[in-house]
Order: sequence, then structure tokens, then C-alpha cells
Amino acid sequence: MTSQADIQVSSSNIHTKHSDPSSDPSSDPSSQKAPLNLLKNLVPFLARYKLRMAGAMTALLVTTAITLSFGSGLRLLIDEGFATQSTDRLNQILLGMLVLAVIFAIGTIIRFFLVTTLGELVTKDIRQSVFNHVVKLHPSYFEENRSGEIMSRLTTDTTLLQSIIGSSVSFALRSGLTMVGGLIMMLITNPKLTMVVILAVPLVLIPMIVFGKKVRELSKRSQDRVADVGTFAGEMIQQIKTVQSYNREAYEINNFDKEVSGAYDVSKLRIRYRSILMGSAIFLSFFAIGIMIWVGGSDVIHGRMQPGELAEFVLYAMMVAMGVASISEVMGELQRAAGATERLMDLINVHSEIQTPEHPIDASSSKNGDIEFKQLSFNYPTRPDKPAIDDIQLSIKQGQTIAIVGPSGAGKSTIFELLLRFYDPQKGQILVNQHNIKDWSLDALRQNMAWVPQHPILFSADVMHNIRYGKPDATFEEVVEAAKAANAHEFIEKLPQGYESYLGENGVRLSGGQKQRIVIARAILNNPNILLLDEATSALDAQSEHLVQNALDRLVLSRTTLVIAHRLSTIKNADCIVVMDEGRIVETGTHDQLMQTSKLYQNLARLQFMTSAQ
Ligand SMILES: Nc1ncnc2c1ncn2[C@@H]1O[C@H](COP(=O)(O)OP(=O)(O)OP(=O)(O)O)[C@@H](O)[C@H]1O
Repeated sequence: MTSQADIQVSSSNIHTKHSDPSSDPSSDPSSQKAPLNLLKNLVPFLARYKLRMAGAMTALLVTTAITLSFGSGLRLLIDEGFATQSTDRLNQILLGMLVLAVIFAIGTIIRFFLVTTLGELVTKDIRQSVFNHVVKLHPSYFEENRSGEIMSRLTTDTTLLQSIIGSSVSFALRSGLTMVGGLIMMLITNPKLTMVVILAVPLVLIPMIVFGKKVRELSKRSQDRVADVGTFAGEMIQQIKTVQSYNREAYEINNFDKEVSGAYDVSKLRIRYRSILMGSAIFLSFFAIGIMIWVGGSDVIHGRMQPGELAEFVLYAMMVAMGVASISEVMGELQRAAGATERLMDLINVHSEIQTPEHPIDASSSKNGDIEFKQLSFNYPTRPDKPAIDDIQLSIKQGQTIAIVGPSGAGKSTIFELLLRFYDPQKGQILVNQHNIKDWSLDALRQNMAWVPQHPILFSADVMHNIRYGKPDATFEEVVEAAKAANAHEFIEKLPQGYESYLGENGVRLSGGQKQRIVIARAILNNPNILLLDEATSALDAQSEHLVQNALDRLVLSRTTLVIAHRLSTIKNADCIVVMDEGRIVETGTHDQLMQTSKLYQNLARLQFMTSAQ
């Protein structure tokens, strides 16, 4: 069976790189129009539910046939039931219609259930496919594409597809079938009157199309304005402390008022056009029906037509008119769905530049933490002209601690990004355990390492989930042990629900030092061979600093450690210090050696390490 992530869909129009979408007015995810043939990309997703679709189609055919037969029922009722004054015949006809009504109701229930769940299922599958793919993409993709844009594809675009597959398409099919069936029945019932109707159709349709277009345009603008309101409120809520600390509440309230009023003004205009549209549609429809009844009524008076036949005809004409109106409405929606499909497929078809090789090395055979950088050069894809790493040569033995120091922008963090294979270097190699990291499976390589970033990253979940993140199958005891080693157990115990305490978004409910210790516990639990440690620059109070330092000392034990160092104590404990500047290694040595030989190091030491907590 094909897994959801494996589904690759052909699209003739794939853009993997996007310029800043904010400058492109057509990038609004919910309003773009696109060629309908893009909808064919949905076929693989729909194909999984063939039975459901066949069931829905059968129910649709049955209910449409019954809808059409109501016309004949009405004629029989008038011409045979009422006109012949026969109660028996009336009962028979009504009973027949009742049976049909029951079948119609059951058919509608089945169709509605199957089609709506189909929409939900397809949306769920598409969301899963897109997300499965996105989490495995190379990180530089997210630098070239705004995260808001990607999220809006996952939510807005898929929701649009859900409403379209789950209702609009079925609505269009139903209307189309009723329209064609109604037209055939009209021709059979009375060809002359059919001609009158066909001539009257443009009279009704033209104003509807003109106003309808304006209404659609305004609803798109109205949606945009509502989205602006959301963005504005979102930013203010995120920045609430800045807003309040500068006493800007009244100012922002005023700005929000403007946003909301702007959205209301557009809605008012849309409602005005819509009211005119509804009024003129009602008037013109009645006008057209009036002409039809006048022509048909004359025929009834002159005995050229039965009254029931006229009623039947009017019913069919109304069905056809409603069918035409709803199809024209659904066409616009289908175009939006095509746009949404295109954007989702663009995302699914982006090829991840960082992949596990076809035949990765057997990582279990070599378990140690030797690292070697061989003539390594790298520039970020978005900065092709400026190397972030320039011809680096460095060999680190299992168990050594290497402190990397250098001014801001020297390339220290980039070393970590390359080791974790978030990017591949343009030149040179990185060897881990004597194997090029490109020959490792990504899982094994990253399993071998733990990364403690400068700013601790916590998920909005409980303590347990956060510590266990790298080893989800760890037992409670293992987690507690790791927390103890990280000096975190004591404060975790004091939290309201201990290890089950919810930490809030990015751990807002913890102090800086506590967050760091949770992240250290996560790394300890992972028990990596290689530790990548980005020391925090922001000073903690002496007590927290001591606790964090103590936890780090335990973490570093017996592992190969690369630490971007900001504290003198770390530097002094390192086996070797690597001084970097502008992507190059400019010096290596111990603290005392470098204090003698390196001007850059002396400066760094004076400005950074001597002033920080030791
Ligand atoms: N994602 C990125 N895209 C493009 N350029 C980047 C990216 N990340 C870093 N750079 C650039 O690469 C160079 C090295 O950055 P890096 O983050 O490795 O420096 P650093 O030594 O860790 O600095 P700091 O101590 O300030 O964190 C810098 O010039 C930086 O502007």
C-alpha cells in the first residue's frame, strides 16, 4: 500500500522557490484562480475511496431521478387526481409520491454522509501527506519560504478543499444532473414552451452574472480584511508585554478599531451588492415565470394543454433555473479549489536536499565519537557569495572537549548545523567515526549526537514529554535519573503537577536556568557520543549558574564535546580551544598558549570571558 508521504503527484506547474509572497497580491491562499485541470492532482487522494464515491454517486442518481419524477407526480395529481374527482386515484398517486419521498430522504442521507465524510477524509490525508513531507524537508527550505505561508497551506487551503469536495462538488453534480434531466423533461413535456424559456434565460442570467462577479470580488476582499484583523490581533497578543510597558494600549486599540471598521466597510458593500443581486434575481425570475405561465396559460385556456402539464413544466423550468444558478456559483469555488490544490502539490513536490543515502553505513559497528573536518567550506544557500565556513581542517578524538570561540558571525554555530547535517558543505567532508556523514543514515547520525542550543527550545507540553523528546520510550525512572543529573529534579518536584506539569508555550512558566536544565536533562537521557553545546551568553544568577554548570560537567563526561564557549571555566577545562574568525580557524591551543600568541583571543578573553560568570 502506498504510504501517505509517498504520494507523488504530477503537476505541470511546480514552483519550489517563492519570492516574498507578501509582495504578490495573488498569493492569498483562499482566493487565487487557477486552471481547473489542476484538480486532477486530487485523483490519487480520491482514488483511495472508490467505494465511498460509487455509493455517493448511486445515491445521487437515485435522488435526482426521484426529484425529476416529482414533476410527473404533480401532473398526475392535478390531471387525474383533482380533475377526475377520483379519491381512489388521489390516494394511489399520493401513496406513490410518499414512497418516493421516503426513498429520496434515505438517498439524501446516504449521499450527504458519504460525500461529507469523503471531504473530511481527503482533507485529513492531504494534511498528513503535506506535514509528513514538510517535517523531513531540508531546513534551508524554511529560510526561503515564510512559515506563515506554509502553515496557511496546511490549514486554509486544506479547509477550502474540504468544503469543496465535501459539499460544492456534490452540489454541482446534483445541480448538473437535475438541470440536464429537467431540460430533457421540459422538451418531452412541451417543446414550444421550452423555446420560450430558453429565450428568457439570458434575461435572468446576465444581471446575475454581472452582480455575482462583483459580490465574489468583494467577498474575497472582505476575507482579506478579516485575515488582516487576525494578523494584527495575533501580533499584539504576542507582543503584549511591549505594548503594555510602553503604555500603547489606547494607540493599539485605535489601530484595531481601524482594522475592524475597514473589514466592516467592505462587508457592507458586499452585502449591498448581494441584496441587489437577490432582489433582481427574484424579480427577473418571477418575470420570466410570468411570461412562461402566460404563454402556457393561454394554451391551457384554449385547450391545447392540460393544467397538470403546465404545472409539471413550471416545476422542471424552476429546477433547471436553480441548477444553472448553482453551477455558475460552484464554478468560482472550483477555481479556488484548483488554486489551493496547486499550492499544496507545490509543497508535496519539493524534493528534500538532505536525504539518507540509498546504502547507509552500518552505524552500530562503530560506536565512538571521533570527528574530522577535512578542507571544509560552506556558504548558506541564501548567501552564495560569502563563505560561512572557509577551508576548515580539524581533528577531534573520542572524549575530547573542544571549545570554539570567536567574534559574532565567525561561523561557530554553522559548524554545528553542518555536523547535524542541516546543510551539506559545498567543499570538503565531515567524518564521524571515520565515515563521511553523508554515508550515515540521518537517523543514526543524529541519534549519535545531542544538541543543546543557546536558547533552550521547549514544546508546549509537560516536563515529561520535554525531557523524553529524544528518547520517547524512556521509562519514568530513566527520566528522573536524567533530571537528577541535570540538577532539575528538585525544582520539577516542586512544580504543581511534578513531571506532568504543563510548561506553556516554549516553557514560559519556567525561569531561564530551569529551561536550560530541562534541555540538559533531555541531552543526558539521549546518552549521545557527541555533544554539541552552545553555551548561553545571558548571565544567570550565581546559584542557577552553578547548578547549570554542574549539570553540564556531568553531561560532558566521557563524550566528545564541541562547545561554543562563553565562560572562562569552560574554556579552561577544554582540551583544546579553537579560535574562529570570518569562517576560518585562525588559532588553536590552550588558554595560556593563546593568551601569549593570539591578539584576537586576548581581545575576546578581555571582552567576553573575563566579564562573564566564571
Ligand atoms: N541561515 C542562515 N542563512 C544565511 N546566512 C547565515 C545563516 N546563519 C548564519 N548565517 C551567516 O553565516 C555567518 C556565520 O554565522 P554563525 O551563526 O555560524 O556565527 P556565530 O559565530 O555562531 O555567531 P554568534 O556568536 O553571533 O552566534 C554569519 O555571517 C551569518 O550572518
